[in-house]
Amino acid sequence: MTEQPNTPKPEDNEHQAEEQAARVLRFPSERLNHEQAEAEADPQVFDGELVEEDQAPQVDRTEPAGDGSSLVRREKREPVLPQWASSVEEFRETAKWAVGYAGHTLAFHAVRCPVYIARILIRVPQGTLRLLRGFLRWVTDAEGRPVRHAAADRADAAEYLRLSGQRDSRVRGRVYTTVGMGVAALAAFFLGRELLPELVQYAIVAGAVGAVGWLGAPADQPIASRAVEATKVPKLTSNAVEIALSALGISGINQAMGKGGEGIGFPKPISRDGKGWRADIDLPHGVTPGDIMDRREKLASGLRRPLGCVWPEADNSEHAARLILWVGDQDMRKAKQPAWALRKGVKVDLFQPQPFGTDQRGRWVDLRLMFTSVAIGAIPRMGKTFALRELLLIAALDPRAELHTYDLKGTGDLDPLEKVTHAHGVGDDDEEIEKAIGDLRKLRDELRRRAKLIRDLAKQGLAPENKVTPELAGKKSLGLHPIVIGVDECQVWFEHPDYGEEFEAICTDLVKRGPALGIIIMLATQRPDAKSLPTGISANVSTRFCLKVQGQTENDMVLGTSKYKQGVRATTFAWADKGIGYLVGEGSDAQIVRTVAGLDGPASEKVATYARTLREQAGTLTGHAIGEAPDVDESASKKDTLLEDILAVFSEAEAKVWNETAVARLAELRPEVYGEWEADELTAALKRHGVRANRQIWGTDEHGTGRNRRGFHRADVAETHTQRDHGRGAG
Ligand SMILES: Nc1ncnc2c1ncn2[C@@H]1O[C@H](COP(=O)(O)OP(=O)(O)OP(=O)(O)O)[C@@H](O)[C@H]1O
Repeated sequence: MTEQPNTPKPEDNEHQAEEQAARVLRFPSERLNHEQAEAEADPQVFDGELVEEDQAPQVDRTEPAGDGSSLVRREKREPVLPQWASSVEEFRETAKWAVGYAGHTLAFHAVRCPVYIARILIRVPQGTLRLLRGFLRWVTDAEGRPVRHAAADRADAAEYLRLSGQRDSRVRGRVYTTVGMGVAALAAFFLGRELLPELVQYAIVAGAVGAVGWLGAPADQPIASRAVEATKVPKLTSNAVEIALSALGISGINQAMGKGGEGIGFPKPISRDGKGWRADIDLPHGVTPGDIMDRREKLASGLRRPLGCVWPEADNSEHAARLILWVGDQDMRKAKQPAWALRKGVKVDLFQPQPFGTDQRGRWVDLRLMFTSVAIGAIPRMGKTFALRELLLIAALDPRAELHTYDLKGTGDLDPLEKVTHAHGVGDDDEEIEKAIGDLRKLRDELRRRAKLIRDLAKQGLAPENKVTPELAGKKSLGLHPIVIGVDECQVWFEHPDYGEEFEAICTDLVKRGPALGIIIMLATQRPDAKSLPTGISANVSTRFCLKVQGQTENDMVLGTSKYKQGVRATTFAWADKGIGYLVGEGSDAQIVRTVAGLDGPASEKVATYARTLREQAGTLTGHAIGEAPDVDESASKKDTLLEDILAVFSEAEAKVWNETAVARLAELRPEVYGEWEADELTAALKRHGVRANRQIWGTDEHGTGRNRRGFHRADVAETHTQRDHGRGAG
């Protein structure tokens, strides 16, 4: 019979007393159940902070749950085939290298054949002498002579007689062997002369002469010269890694390496990985990969390797102390990059991943431009413009893509794209800025048109994911082709005294909503801070490429929040690491990538020329590429004069204004600008200028009834206007 849990029992009191005297420890599972029961019975409210899903600690959902066992099997299966054998590209590269190597060696020696023959002939007498001398030493048992002499010197008669007897019988045997072999050789000679073809006979004689000549060559002067001087890369050993890590001056490592310390762990043997060595390292407790990455230069010094060969990385798939150290055979910045598949011009599909750069191992890293928005950041002269131009060239090779290119530095870096681009801006003078804002306003309208169209298409079942598909992009009538906007030195836009806020608002909208609607915006800046890359943009951009930056803030601004802490540090790049940066793609881990080397102005011109041919064939050349001037007047008429207009339509006597009244008067003043405005649009526009337009304002409506409605203070508008004018004057 089972006991009733609630029935009081005589021994309960005793039991309670025991519990008070000694703490009862529950097993973990029991404790958990107990705590759960308590929690369910007494729900509590916890103070906490709401975090975005991707900021919250990630739970590994792949672990089996609820199987009643606290043991979770953790295993990682290594790939059956090594990387080089499973990658067609790498296999092709290796095969190409092997064929090239063999061809070079063959040609090198073929050219030098006459020299080799002469060397052999000169060395034949010396070789013959060496052969005879060796043969005589063998027949006469010369190697035993020192031992026999020693026995004689010691006057050890018995030993001497034994050794002499042994020598006589050995010499006798060797003389017989020699005679036998001589007879056999003579017989073979005469037989060979009779039976073997002449060519074979010559080959045998040549071989024999060659062998004798080779024998006559001094050890330091071989017959053949070396075709390839291989510079041997030292093997990476655990000892070398330990020495290098100890030299970093990190106390945790020094303690671990000291007497009685835990040491450094190598969970896997150091092995070849691509064109280099890979060491997986368990750092001592409390030391993180970030600590090592910060001292990359010292690490390279400790390993006695060039800086461009040494690439420490955090392994986030393991624990926080796991470091992957990849040491390349060659400096990444000097290593020959495999050919870029698009260099000679190929038609591409932006919906498919395209080669963007190579990793440390020399493998191509692909990037899909569709459904993304891109931020590129770096200090000056590190290859930011090259990276942006490369992405724009890739886009140009898809004849459907409409390009909008803005080189706000004004040095003409994006000019090679002029022959294909729809809108092109160079520099930051007023005319260019007005042209650009006009273009962006049109793009904002296009964004809205597309959003509505996609909603309608989704209702008809033609856009199942509520975004542009390759089929929809291909239908000219829908006008849903990819639009790619590239802006170099985008901070010029966002810091503009008149249009800065509007540029920011439109670009933020394009970054957030553009990708799904086939509009890709790519922004590059050399000063990644909150002003030059506004947070609304930096937080929402989905592809990030960060070349060398100076500090954690810039690093995280481009690569995303907490990336520095996670060990993704573009600060570790050296000044000479041009074109090398961290790439964080959509849903993929950060990886080090070097953009296409040598894609300078003339090389870009060639790609753009091919892209133009593709567009001519497809009939998609528009705008700037065919000499159409943008509608400057129209954009200029849309110059943001909101503050001035409000001040014009309200006198100082009207201190507090309802938004509705303001919209109506503005529409009267400039119907072409404010004709369609709603009160909400005015609130947002004033907010962009820093004026609060959601105050509760008491007033009288059209029926003479007093009521509260949303509005603003005219004085706020006047103050902002004055401040802006002062700012412009100072600027
Ligand atoms: N992948 C690469 N490999 C080698 N060198 C590169 C690579 N990419 C760019 N470079 C070199 O880096 C230098 C600077 O490039 P780029 O003009 O793009 O820098 P930037 O960051 O845009 O400079 P700025 O801030 O002055 O505009 C160039 O001289 C270029 O040759």
